[in-house]
Amino acid sequence: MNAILLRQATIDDLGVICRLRLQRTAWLTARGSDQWTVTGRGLPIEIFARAVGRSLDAGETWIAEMAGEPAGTITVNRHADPGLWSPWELFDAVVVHYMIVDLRFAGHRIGHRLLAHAAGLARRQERDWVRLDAWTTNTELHDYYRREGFELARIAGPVATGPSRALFERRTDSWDLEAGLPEISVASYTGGR
Ligand SMILES: CC(=O)SCCNC(=O)CCNC(=O)[C@H](O)C(C)(C)COP(=O)(O)OP(=O)(O)OC[C@H]1O[C@@H](n2cnc3c(N)ncnc32)[C@H](O)[C@@H]1OP(=O)(O)O
Repeated sequence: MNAILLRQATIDDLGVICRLRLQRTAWLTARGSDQWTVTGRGLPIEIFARAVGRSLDAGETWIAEMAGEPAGTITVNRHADPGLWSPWELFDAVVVHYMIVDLRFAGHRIGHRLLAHAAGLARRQERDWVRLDAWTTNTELHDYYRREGFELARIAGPVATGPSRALFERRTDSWDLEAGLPEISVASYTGGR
């Protein structure tokens, strides 16, 4: 298997990340899912770009490279939309957002590596959980996270009304990070900003 290099993303990566979002939205639409579509109440690309731009400024976004090319991205921070996780659930967790793998690199388990990276960040920040919200109606995506060892905590509501309310979580100590990390070369890490 080709090595996967993880590096912190910079503002120069914003174009690539938006391209990945558009590519996967088209892929989802072709599969009959409304995930990330504007009709499904997904973020319009301009709003998405603004949100990712803020995460880039905060040092929260990462790029996975394979064969010298950007192959995927993940954002890991401590925030979630209001009404999803409780304050105490956020207090002991890192939260995964905007995980996307370029279709050209699908099937190499880059998502698996990105999630292990999130767990590594959680461990460094002494947080016991990796949490995320997934598109409520996309049960195939839920199955993906279950295969990655996550459990459905609940479908958030009624305060949360957005389209991404399926709350998944996995304990940080459930990752075998020592075994998983050698395949990841972390180019830079500046701490949990
Ligand atoms: C907290 C969040 O970020 S939620 C958003 C997660 N991202 C997405 O939904 C975008 C679309 N999906 C992707 O970009 C990627 O599939 C990732 C990042 C989820 C995983 O990437 P990889 O590790 O390369 O796995 P890969 O792409 O091979 O997908 C694994 C399987 O899950 C399925 N899958 C992944 N995401 C989805 C989805 N959103 N909807 C339906 N099926 C999905 C794939 O079709 C594939 O199924 P298969 O094994 O039958 O071919």
